Amino acid sequence: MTAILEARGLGKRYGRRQALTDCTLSVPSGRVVGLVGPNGAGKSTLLQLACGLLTPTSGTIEVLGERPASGPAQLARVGFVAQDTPTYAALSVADHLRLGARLNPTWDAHLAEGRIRDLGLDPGLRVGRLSGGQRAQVALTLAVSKRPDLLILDEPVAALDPLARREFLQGLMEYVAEHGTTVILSSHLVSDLERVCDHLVSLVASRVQIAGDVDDLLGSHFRLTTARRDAGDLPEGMHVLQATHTERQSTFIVRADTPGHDPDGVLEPLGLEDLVLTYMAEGTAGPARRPVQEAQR
Ligand SMILES: Nc1ncnc2c1ncn2[C@@H]1O[C@H](COP(=O)(O)OP(=O)(O)OP(=O)(O)O)[C@@H](O)[C@H]1O
Repeated sequence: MTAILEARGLGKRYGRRQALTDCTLSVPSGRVVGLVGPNGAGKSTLLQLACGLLTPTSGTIEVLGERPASGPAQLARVGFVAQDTPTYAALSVADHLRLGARLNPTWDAHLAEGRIRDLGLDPGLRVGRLSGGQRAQVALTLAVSKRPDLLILDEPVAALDPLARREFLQGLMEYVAEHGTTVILSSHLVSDLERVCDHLVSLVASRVQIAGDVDDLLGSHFRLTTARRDAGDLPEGMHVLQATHTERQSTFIVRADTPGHDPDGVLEPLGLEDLVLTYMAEGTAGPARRPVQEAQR
């Protein structure tokens, strides 16, 4: 497995606020990685460290084997769209493409012009006159047209309506399938991520709670419904993440490397959204635990 991003003990502090804590993470290349977590968890901080807009307070981060933004060659290999999809309001769409061509050695003009045409955007229109969703599309066009090896998108679909969101993610998937680019995208919308991501990183309260390939994560997390009993009575190998009880029944969310068998209960697979919410609840309820690195099991 070649890692495209490698963080070791990475931390970032803004004044007295610790935004990212002891983050050790290995993101494999060739994946579409979903970064999830509640507001203020540290997602934007991690993404900005990855593209070199921020420098760590502790630990190290390497992207494509080098320190982020260590030089023009490294910068050319990483595309980044920030959360507010920054563009220049007074410049036209065509001006943005000209700027992209002048600033990026690997600029693909054919790709850029094709995307703008497919989006039905008038190249002569000033970007300040576009809707939030259209501006997001222009920002994405700039990022992909530099043909990066790694594309980092901070909440790219936040400003889009559901249909535009679906089209945006579909377009992104087509681009990834064609060019093999690794993508890391953050979002609060787990259902969107479930459709497009094959690797997941969950940050809660500035710490990595869980990281791994989606298939591995889904293959090792289950919901067990049984007659009422204590968590300690469950079969060996089941690590309880969450337990709820009624008078007669208990429901456990468990992590188990193999599904195992419980003669007195019903074991069902867990959806990605339930899995993410379970870890979020666990992470915000108490002290953070050791992160689960499924991919490195
Ligand atoms: N420039 C800054 N100065 C001081 N504190 C900051 C700064 N940027 C972020 N923070 C704080 O760091 C923490 C992590 O913020 P960050 O923006 O990385 O979270 P996030 O997971 O991206 O949140 P959201 O989902 O709301 O965008 C928060 O507590 C935030 O208040």
